[in-house]
Amino acid sequence: MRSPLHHIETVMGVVAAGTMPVLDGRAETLIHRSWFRCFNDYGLDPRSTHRTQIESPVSLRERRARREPYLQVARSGMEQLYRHVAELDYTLLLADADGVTVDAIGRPSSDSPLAAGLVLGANWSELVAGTNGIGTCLAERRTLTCHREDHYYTGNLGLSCTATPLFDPHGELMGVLDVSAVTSPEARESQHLARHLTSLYGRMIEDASFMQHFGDRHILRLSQGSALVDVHAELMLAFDNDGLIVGANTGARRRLQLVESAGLAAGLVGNSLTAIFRNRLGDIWKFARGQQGSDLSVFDTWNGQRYHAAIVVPRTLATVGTARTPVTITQTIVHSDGDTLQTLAGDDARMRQLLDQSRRLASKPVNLLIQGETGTGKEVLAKAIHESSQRADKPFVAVNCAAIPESLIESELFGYMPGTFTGARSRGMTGLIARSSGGTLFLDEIGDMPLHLQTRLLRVLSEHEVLPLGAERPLAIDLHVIAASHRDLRQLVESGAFREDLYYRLCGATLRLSPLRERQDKAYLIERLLREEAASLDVQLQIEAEVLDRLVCYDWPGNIRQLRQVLRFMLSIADERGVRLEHLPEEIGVPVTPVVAPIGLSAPLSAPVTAAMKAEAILPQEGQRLLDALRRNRWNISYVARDLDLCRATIYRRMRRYGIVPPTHLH
Ligand SMILES: Nc1ncnc2c1ncn2[C@@H]1O[C@H](COP(=O)(O)OP(=O)(O)OP(=O)(O)O)[C@@H](O)[C@H]1O
Repeated sequence: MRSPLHHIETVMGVVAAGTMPVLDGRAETLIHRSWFRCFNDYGLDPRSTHRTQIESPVSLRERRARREPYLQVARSGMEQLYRHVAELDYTLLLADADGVTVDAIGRPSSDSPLAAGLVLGANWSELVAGTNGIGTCLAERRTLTCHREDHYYTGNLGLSCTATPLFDPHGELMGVLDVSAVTSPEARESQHLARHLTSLYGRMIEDASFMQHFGDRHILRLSQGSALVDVHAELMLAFDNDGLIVGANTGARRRLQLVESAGLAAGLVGNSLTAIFRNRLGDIWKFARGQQGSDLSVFDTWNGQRYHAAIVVPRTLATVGTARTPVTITQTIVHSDGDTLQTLAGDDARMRQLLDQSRRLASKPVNLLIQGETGTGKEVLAKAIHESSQRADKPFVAVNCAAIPESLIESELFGYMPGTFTGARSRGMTGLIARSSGGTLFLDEIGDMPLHLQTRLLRVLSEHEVLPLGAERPLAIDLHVIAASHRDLRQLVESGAFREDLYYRLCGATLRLSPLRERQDKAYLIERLLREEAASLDVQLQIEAEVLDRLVCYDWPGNIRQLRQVLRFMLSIADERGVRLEHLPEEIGVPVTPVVAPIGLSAPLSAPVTAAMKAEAILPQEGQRLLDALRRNRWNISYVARDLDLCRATIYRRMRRYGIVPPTHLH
């Protein structure tokens, strides 16, 4: 293999002869590849002097503000790493995805001119600085050492830089952790330890940021060595109440590949844990609730690789009880303090009447239909009714009919016998209808159920038995249905999109939830949600009276879901002086004044948020557009991404931002 030095000589020779031909041939190492890029694509002349480009303080401040939570996590990791390398005269740099350094620790003791670039705000992208640790690591997306003569510009030849890429909790490249020295031994091997430590701390920073980001989710931690799984999990998967994967750390993305099968989303996110592991979801939940001993092994579906597992429960749950306390998932969503139904409304005559009616109907053998705009709390009400009923100790099974792909809805609802399908689903499955037996089946967005399944559902409702796919004999079931839709089911019946006989079966009584703008108890709801959100974010903040007035006067097109998001947002960005008008998102009526923090390594790391971020963070029309697209595409994230011309990670990020949750199937 040719050495990079050889490559430099080749290029320099050609350049010295006064020609600039296109370098050809296959790049043999990543350093060669970088040289090709710098020479051919960017037209950089390695003989010219590289002058360090430093960002202006304003632009650097904005860069840092955009990455504030991540900077805090990275800073702790860097401080720990620095303790290992301080005596070796290394400087630690943290660069963002553009290659600009946004944090730095240590300064070379020598006053070599090389030290000029190892500072805050320096631009180390390949385009600006040629082949170097940070820029080349960003381009290659892997850990590397750019040792002395590997550097493109002669002015940087003495540097030795080891860099590792940092991916955000959605798998997008967010920056680079770099360890640089201005003096180092000739031999590249001298950087082995630096490389190992940089990579180790890079993963620790990513994982800490992952845990922080998905703190309100269950996180499955996996390791091939059981003793280490609690302290060092190589793989982490965040999952929601339906067992759907919502996040995967770098280790999991690298190690877990998916079995190709119809109905599985590409990549880990969006798939069920049961698509990845042979274990039953119920066993994983039992383990999470401490009902299944202290050890769990999971086995991947393709070659049976065994992993030791630990589960971290969501922060909100952890405050209710420990992982070993049996807490049902339902309890995480409906905040019950006695009578759950009672807490859903304050002093609003229509809502109080609706809740009284709900309480009276709760244990009666009538199916209920809940109508209301999106985000008005249809699912919350359905759960509260279930909890107030005599069926409370039996399962509450929620199915979002708009969310399950049409090809899967039949098998999900009715179940199937072993051998009906090949592959991961060969073991058979009890359908959601049968699982709800004795409890409540909540059919959300019932208006989106395909007609042929409406017919099957009607049969189940009239005969009280269900026939799984491939089964010869039906199973008897004790079925109670609460259905919901934001669309007017009567109109769907009139247009022929919904079966009239099913409509009458379902609506033993119709409960109509008021939109938030029409409710007289907004102040009560705001106060209740504020308390819940403050507890879940672990903050105690005062809120200005004028802010409350604005919240009460706003008309909330996204209803209670939007209210919750706005409150969470304001509590997240407010400082210790409390929530003030400037923390309100733009559409609630106040022009946003950018809140910026002073820059510098010792600058306070709390809450600097730019106007652009605020405007982007809360935008109900955008949220509504997204929700419409999700429904239109039956919650297939890949289709939605194509529909809206966005990447899948952005869809997931926006779903989280607007509190849009994928379908609930079963807990
Ligand atoms: N009465 C309430 N008290 C507190 N939070 C509520 C209440 N009603 C709804 N929420 C919150 O609003 C959000 C949306 O609730 P939910 O999913 O029940 O609405 P939905 O009407 O079923 O929405 P969609 O039509 O989009 O499915 C959730 O975050 C929920 O916690």
